[in-house]
Amino acid sequence: HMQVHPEDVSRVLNCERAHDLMPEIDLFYFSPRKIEESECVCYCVEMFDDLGLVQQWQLKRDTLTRFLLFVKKGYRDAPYHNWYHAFSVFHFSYLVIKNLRLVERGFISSLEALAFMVSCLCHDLDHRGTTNSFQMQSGTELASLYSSEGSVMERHHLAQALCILNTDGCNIFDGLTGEQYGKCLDLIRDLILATDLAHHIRLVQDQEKMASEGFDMNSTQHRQLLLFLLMTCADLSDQTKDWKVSRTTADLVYQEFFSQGDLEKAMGNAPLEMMDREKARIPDLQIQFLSHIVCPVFKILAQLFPEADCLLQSTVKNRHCWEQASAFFARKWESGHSSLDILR
Ligand SMILES: Cc1nc2ccc(C(=O)NCC(C)C)cc2n2c(-c3cc(OC(C)(C)C)ccc3Cl)nnc12
Ligand SMILES: [Mg+2]
Ligand SMILES: [Zn+2]
Repeated sequence: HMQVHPEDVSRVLNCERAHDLMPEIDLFYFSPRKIEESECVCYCVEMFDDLGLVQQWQLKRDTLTRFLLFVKKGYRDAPYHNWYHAFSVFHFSYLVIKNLRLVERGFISSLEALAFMVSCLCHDLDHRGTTNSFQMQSGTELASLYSSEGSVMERHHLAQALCILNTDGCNIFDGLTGEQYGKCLDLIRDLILATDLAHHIRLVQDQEKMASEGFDMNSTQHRQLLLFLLMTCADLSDQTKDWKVSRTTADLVYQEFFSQGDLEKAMGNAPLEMMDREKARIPDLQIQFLSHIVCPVFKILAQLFPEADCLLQSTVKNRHCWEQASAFFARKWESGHSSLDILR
């Protein structure tokens, strides 16, 4: 099974650089993909500490470091669904908690903030770069384990997270009371299962209704819908950065989709058009994805938190860039060029 060596732990415990460089990483437009892979875990510890969660929940630094190293090792080398995706989703949870002052203003509790950040880190653990429907259609072992409940991959990510928490010296929650521990694990379960696209699509209308009615601090339903919205925003946060990040991320996502499409063709199944490298028109697909999924989600966030309007504006700007790329691409396509190289 996965191994984490003591010298890995001590190297993280002694890294001062992350602490000194903290000031610039709390800006919404900062892309965590710029951080050196060897320094990511140090930054994770610093982010928990910067939000007062190490103090509040008596998180032991060596336990937290060992947990983080196991989580990092728990991600595969998929083009998109790898450690850097998890780290960037986690960094966004830090950004919204800090910049929207979610705990001080009473939108979420400190325990919910802790569960939200840990869920972001663990939400895609051991992802294979293929979708839930691929698991079902090709009858993978994960499908045989979880297909009766649905959200096959998300149930696996949750199982992997719980497995790491139960590994010797990795239970970061051993300073919580029994009741807090139970509440925290229930939150992590709900939040990781909420990252299933199908789950999000079922909830988004209620989230839009909540934003237009106005957030009710005393409504359990509003508080839960907000946490699910924050998870989806975090999962999509690459689209709130500059065009280079947004386009590079799309490239990585389509590398996964096209590999899955190749597999499906080899198995005699016809892939979705967006997974077929012969048919997919990436700019048009991205305009649809941003229009139907990404911009609506950040519009809701901006309605609830006007300070988050800059995030919505970035997603709208990136969609505009795809519209320009699409027009340029179509002209090139007419004249016979079919590869994406023209966008580089
Ligand atoms: C750049 C980018 N393009 C994408 C293009 C298409 C799709 C896709 O699944 N289309 C299926 C139709 C039915 C909508 C996802 C894309 N995508 C995601 C993503 C988001 C996910 O789910 C949440 C976070 C809940 C929305 C789950 C998985 C993934 Cl890969 N992340 N970045 C991207
Ligand atoms: Mg996922
Ligand atoms: Zn994800």
